[in-house]
Parts: sequence; structure tokens; C-alpha cells
Amino acid sequence: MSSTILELKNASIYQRESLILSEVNVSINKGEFVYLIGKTGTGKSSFMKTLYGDLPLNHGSGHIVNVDLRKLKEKQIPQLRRKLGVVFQDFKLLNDRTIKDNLWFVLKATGWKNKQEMEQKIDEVLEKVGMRTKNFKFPYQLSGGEQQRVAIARALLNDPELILADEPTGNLDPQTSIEVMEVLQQINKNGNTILMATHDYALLLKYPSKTLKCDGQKVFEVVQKTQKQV
Ligand SMILES: Nc1ncnc2c1ncn2[C@@H]1O[C@H](COP(=O)(O)OP(=O)(O)OP(=O)(O)O)[C@@H](O)[C@H]1O
Repeated sequence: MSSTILELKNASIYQRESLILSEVNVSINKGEFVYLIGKTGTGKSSFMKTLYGDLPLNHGSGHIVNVDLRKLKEKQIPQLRRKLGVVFQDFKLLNDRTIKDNLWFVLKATGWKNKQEMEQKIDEVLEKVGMRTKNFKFPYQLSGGEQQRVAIARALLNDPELILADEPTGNLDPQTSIEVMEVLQQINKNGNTILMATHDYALLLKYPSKTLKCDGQKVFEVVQKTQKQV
């Protein structure tokens, strides 16, 4: 089996009739950690939305986790999302229930039935992000960084083949951003593939990795300047 987890060829991405990105040729292999950078409004979110089926791909070709984005039907989107873990800037946790119940809700919605397995899975993902002991808390009782760690745990529930993180540190202060980034790095070391859109150049310098840039309606790989630590 191919180790390519995402491949776009000559893809164009539109918001309604406006062309946002064209001639997009990108591929991501299993196990990679890839940044997507670019100034505000250059199309990072549009790119991510195309990957999780929120924007249709009508031009060029695209495959993600063995799903053909050109042939994606509305009713297949939940199936695609189950193979992806999506993390947003604003966490998107349900405030009316505890952390555990937030995760329980997702497991139920994605077809899990066995209560013991569900309990185990919730413990396992919360352990990975260091939040197991806080599973009884409500989202509003947690700091932004803790809420984002729970959102990452939620993204891990169905063992995703690829994690798409759209500005996951966008609402966090620099120190908390580093803590969340450490969690993402650890998850990547354990074998998860991650594509992360970010504005945060300090993170890129601290954790250098393959970087794609949106600029002038194009997406291209950039070579990072490395800073010598003294
Ligand atoms: N729902 C929409 N309908 C029409 N145009 C949109 C829509 N959403 C975004 N756009 C336009 O698409 C372009 C790219 O926006 P996008 O949100 O993808 O950029 P971005 O790089 O993620 O920006 P930011 O860093 O500010 O989140 C912008 O010009 C924006 O105005």
C-alpha cells in the first residue's frame, strides 16, 4: 500500500465563484508533520476545508486517506471525517457536558456501542494529552490550553489516519502554544500524520518541519531557514 496519505494534483480551490488557490500540487506521506503557513486571507482555511469535505473539489484531482475528493458525496462526508481528526482554533467543545461526556458523545455518534471499550478509549486519548484526571470537568472550567488538549484527544478517538489542525494555537498565549505543540509533536512521534495551519512563526522555528506556504493563489513548499542555537 502507498504511504501517500494526501495528494492533490493540479487542484483549484474556490469559495463560491472566487478562485482562492490554483495549480495546487501537494503530497503528504504517512508519519509526516507538515505546516501550512501564509498571510491572513491567502487560503489556509479554504485548503483545510477542502480536505475535510467542507468545500467541494471541482477542479483537478485529490485523494485523502484513500478517499477521492472529486467523487465525494454529501453522505460520505461523515465517513471521511471519521478517518480524519480535525482540530480547530476555537476548540468546539460542548459546554453543557463534561470532558468525558464530550468524548462519549463523539464515540456514540461514530457508532461505538461497547461501554467498556468506550471508557477505555476515552481514558487512552485523555492520557495521551495529559488530561485524564480532569475528565469530570466542564470545558468552561479549563484553561484554553487544556481545552485544546481535550480537542486533540477528541480528534484521536477514531485512530485517524491524518490529523488536520487549523490554527490550533491561534487562541493561546505563547507558553500555552508551546505546551499544545509538545502534545502534537508527541502524537506525531507516536506515528500520527499531522497537517497544521498556523500563523505562528515562532513555533516553526522551535519545531522545524516540512512547510507549505499559501501565497499569490499558489501553494508551494518552502525551505525553512534554520537558526543556530547558541
Ligand atoms: N464562505 C466564504 N465565502 C466567500 N469567500 C470566502 C469565504 N470564506 C473565505 N472566503 C475568502 O477566501 C479567501 C481565503 O480565506 P481563508 O479563510 O481560506 O484564508 P486563511 O489563509 O485561512 O486566512 P486566516 O489566516 O485569516 O484564517 C479570503 O479572501 C476570504 O475572504
